[in-house]
Amino acid sequence: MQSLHRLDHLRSAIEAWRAKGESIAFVPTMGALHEGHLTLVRAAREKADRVVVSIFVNPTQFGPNEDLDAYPRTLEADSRLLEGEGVDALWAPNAEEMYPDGFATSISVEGVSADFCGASRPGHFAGVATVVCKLFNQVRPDVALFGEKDWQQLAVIRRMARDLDLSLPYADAILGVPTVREADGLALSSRNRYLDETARAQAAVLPTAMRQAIARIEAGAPVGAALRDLEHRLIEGGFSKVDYAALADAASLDRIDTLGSRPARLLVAAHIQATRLIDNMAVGSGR
Ligand SMILES: Nc1ncnc2c1ncn2[C@@H]1O[C@H](COP(=O)(O)OP(=O)(O)OP(=O)(O)O)[C@@H](O)[C@H]1O
Ligand SMILES: CC(C)(CO)[C@@H](O)C(=O)[O-]
Ligand code: BAL
Repeated sequence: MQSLHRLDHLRSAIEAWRAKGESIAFVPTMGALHEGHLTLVRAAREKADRVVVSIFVNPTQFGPNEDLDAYPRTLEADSRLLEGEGVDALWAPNAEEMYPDGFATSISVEGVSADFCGASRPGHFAGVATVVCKLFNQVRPDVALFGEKDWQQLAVIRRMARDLDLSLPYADAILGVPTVREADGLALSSRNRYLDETARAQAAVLPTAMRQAIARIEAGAPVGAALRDLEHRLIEGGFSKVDYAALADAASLDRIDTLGSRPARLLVAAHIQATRLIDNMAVGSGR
């Protein structure tokens, strides 16, 4: 595996592959890799001749009071894991390479960015869209893979790629990979490392309560009541604050209060100790 830290080196590697007619699959990450990331990498392997994984803890997607400094940085261990998965290149730029002096551009995706994490983390999705657009331009992949765990992020990136005619050649070039979970249902996340033993055990109430709310909604219970009960269960179970617990159209991310024929998604973000966890699951015909 090539470990690349400079854009000119990345470009040379990519040009050499392209000269041989090889295709490229790309998995953007912020590192602190776990099985969720490795599942994306394995899916990428199936999609193209070469796999590039980026690790970059992107400062512009963190708010002023968020965990940018605390975010786990484990480049050596990550690098070994990627090597073991047969990744061709690790692209690990530094902040100066990504945001040189005078950097002044930001991509704002309206609509799908507005609610949910966009509302509770102002500026977050502009940071994500801008860095992902840069990464796409740097790597120029044929396909890129993202986790469904970050459902809204996936919708934002698909919207941006369509709106800006980003040059990924296939219509389904931005692939979503189903969420990988622990045995108790908790979605794998780099931020799970922040949880102490008590909070880690309590955190399993999130997927459990979500599944119960979904069962009630699918059985015809009023959506508002099911969502209120879900919030109560989280607070009783050890969560300190619920940013949102909502039913939404799976594609537009508009909130809905009844199940229709279109795929729907239950989306939740909640805080336990100092850690903010997110999750989402399909509801009704979206399953
Ligand atoms: N449990 C998971 N299952 C599938 N994909 C995942 C999972 N966790 C993360 N991913 C995906 O991996 C990619 C990189 O995510 P990132 O590096 O932010 O990891 P993370 O675990 O989501 O971290 P965080 O704790 O910041 O949410 C994203 O596309 C994300 O959706
Ligand atoms: C897509 C991403 C790598 C952009 O920094 C990040 O938001 C993530 O890891 O999900
Ligand atoms: N996986 C999403 C990245 C973030 O929370 O900033």
